[in-house]
Amino acid sequence: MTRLFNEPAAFADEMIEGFVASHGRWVRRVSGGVARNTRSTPGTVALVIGGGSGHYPAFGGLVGQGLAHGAAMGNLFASPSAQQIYNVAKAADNGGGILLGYGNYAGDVLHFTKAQEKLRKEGIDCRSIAVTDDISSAPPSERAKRRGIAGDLTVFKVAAAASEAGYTLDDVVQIAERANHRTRSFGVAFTGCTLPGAEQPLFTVPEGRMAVGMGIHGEPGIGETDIPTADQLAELMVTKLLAEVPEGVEIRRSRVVPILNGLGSVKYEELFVVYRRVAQLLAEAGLDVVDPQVGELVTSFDMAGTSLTLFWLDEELEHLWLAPADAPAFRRGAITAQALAFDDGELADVERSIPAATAESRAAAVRVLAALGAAKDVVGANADELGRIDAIAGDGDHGIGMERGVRAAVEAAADAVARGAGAATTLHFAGDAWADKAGGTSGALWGMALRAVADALGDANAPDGGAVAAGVADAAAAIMNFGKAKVGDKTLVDVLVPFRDVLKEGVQDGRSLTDAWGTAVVAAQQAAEDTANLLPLMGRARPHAEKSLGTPDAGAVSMALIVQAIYESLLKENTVENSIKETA
Ligand SMILES: Nc1ncnc2c1ncn2[C@@H]1O[C@H](COP(=O)(O)OP(=O)(O)O)[C@@H](O)[C@H]1O
Ligand SMILES: O=C(COP(=O)(O)O)[C@@H](O)CO
Repeated sequence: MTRLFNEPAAFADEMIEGFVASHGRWVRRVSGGVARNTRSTPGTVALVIGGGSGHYPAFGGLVGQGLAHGAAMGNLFASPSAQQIYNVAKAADNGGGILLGYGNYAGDVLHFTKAQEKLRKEGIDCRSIAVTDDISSAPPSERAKRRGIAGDLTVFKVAAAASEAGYTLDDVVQIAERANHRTRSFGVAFTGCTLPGAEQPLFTVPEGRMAVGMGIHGEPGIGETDIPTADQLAELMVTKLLAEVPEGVEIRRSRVVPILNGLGSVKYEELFVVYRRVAQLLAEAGLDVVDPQVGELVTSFDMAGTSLTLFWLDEELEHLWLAPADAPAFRRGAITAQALAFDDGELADVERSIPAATAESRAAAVRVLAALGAAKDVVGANADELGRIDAIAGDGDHGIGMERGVRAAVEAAADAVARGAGAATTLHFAGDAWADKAGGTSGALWGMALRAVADALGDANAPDGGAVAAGVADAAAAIMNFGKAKVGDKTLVDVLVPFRDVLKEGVQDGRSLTDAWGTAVVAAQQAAEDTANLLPLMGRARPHAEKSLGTPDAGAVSMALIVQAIYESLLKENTVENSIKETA
């Protein structure tokens, strides 16, 4: 159980600060994460990796010569935001194009894709590789849906060595894809991890039992067995991995890198005992073992568990895997040390200007701020419960992520209002801050939603029911277009769509915004409850579909709570307005 922290919400930031303070030879802090503190060859490809914090040495510990050029570091178990990734990529850019590398998690995919779009718009050639090594997270027929776990290391290492060797971006992408294709992992756990400030672990495994097929966020496993001996565990993992050898690979005489990864609180000595049998089994299978790795490489906070990865080499992959590297948590061979980079410090946030707005729109911005404040209060009051629901089939961070996002949104909106912003600008500031500070899937989607509503309101008119309903419809369209979830997939879309429809109907019937919103809230609450009967088809909860039956979707519940809180805020504003009118 994690005991050493100050303010739980500040944990990730303080961790990065201490990491940089202690590893200045390799990394420097940039807004959004870290970049190499050594100069790289101009014109080479920059590999920018990233993901949630809580997985050290992934991702910051893998930045340095021969490895990544930068790492975007999100909050605990939450993907970094698109803005963070963009900032790190800009700091790491060497002029040869950028490859973004990450584990294949919903929030990562959303944010890295957004960052890629933004970099491309600036004319930077940017590509992505989502690592998919975990064989437990989807069947072989759906490899693209698998999540990335300890296999992150093989893919990043190979891509980085290729870039160091001067490969073009096309060639770096190709070799990274080949490394991903030839990497397979399988994990187990004995106890769950406990995030700073949390009372309970994200999941528990009954005494004497082991969860089989674990991810790296305490996602529940796909099965359970009695705790095996070290030898039996080695046999289980090797058998699983040898049953799924990549296409085009012959087992006998193949050269393979085994990675026995500790997930957080398994002792190195225990890992060595397990590895002893892994090595015997691989030899018995006729494999040539190359450069085995045993240790903590991609962790899950303080989870007691381990995973085995097999990386099936070919000549080029072996050469790149064995190339020298010098990063805080991964060093091999002799590297020619490069000069330290110019200390350009942290990228300062540029103060955004406030476009002109009419008095009506500025008055509406004050109401927007009040509504966001109400959302913040309701999320704060329900954060633990949202985390609890999310932990049943997801990673338990929904409450924390929403809290960080909505808090940042309120701060940014208050700043905008104080500087005379209209409704649209206020919502734009809020949406950007939400996505930036929350990260994760919900951060990307809520940021997008607020920006869509902003565009529909504009800074010129006093927004009426029609404009708000149109904004909500645009938000739903943007979320579904980007996240690809449909009604019935057990996500916040199941709440947003009925809410949108009932709101639109009410407004079209000539009812006031508040009135129509109130009726739509009833539909949203019912829809959120009904998600308990659905099986999740998107996001973190998908591999654990049955576990989530009977529990509503966390994102659906938080959305219903927020629209209800906004309704109460609208009612309050109306009361205030009426009493002002009466007094006048
Ligand atoms: N593709 C998607 N489209 C819409 N909503 C999604 C999608 N994937 C996940 N969600 C929503 O996001 C919620 C999880 O948010 P969050 O905890 O921030 O995500 P994570 O930690 O999994 O990145 C889910 O409960 C679900 O409502
Ligand atoms: O920790 C992670 C965040 O996952 P999301 O569900 O995408 O927010 C992940 O970045 C680890 O790779």
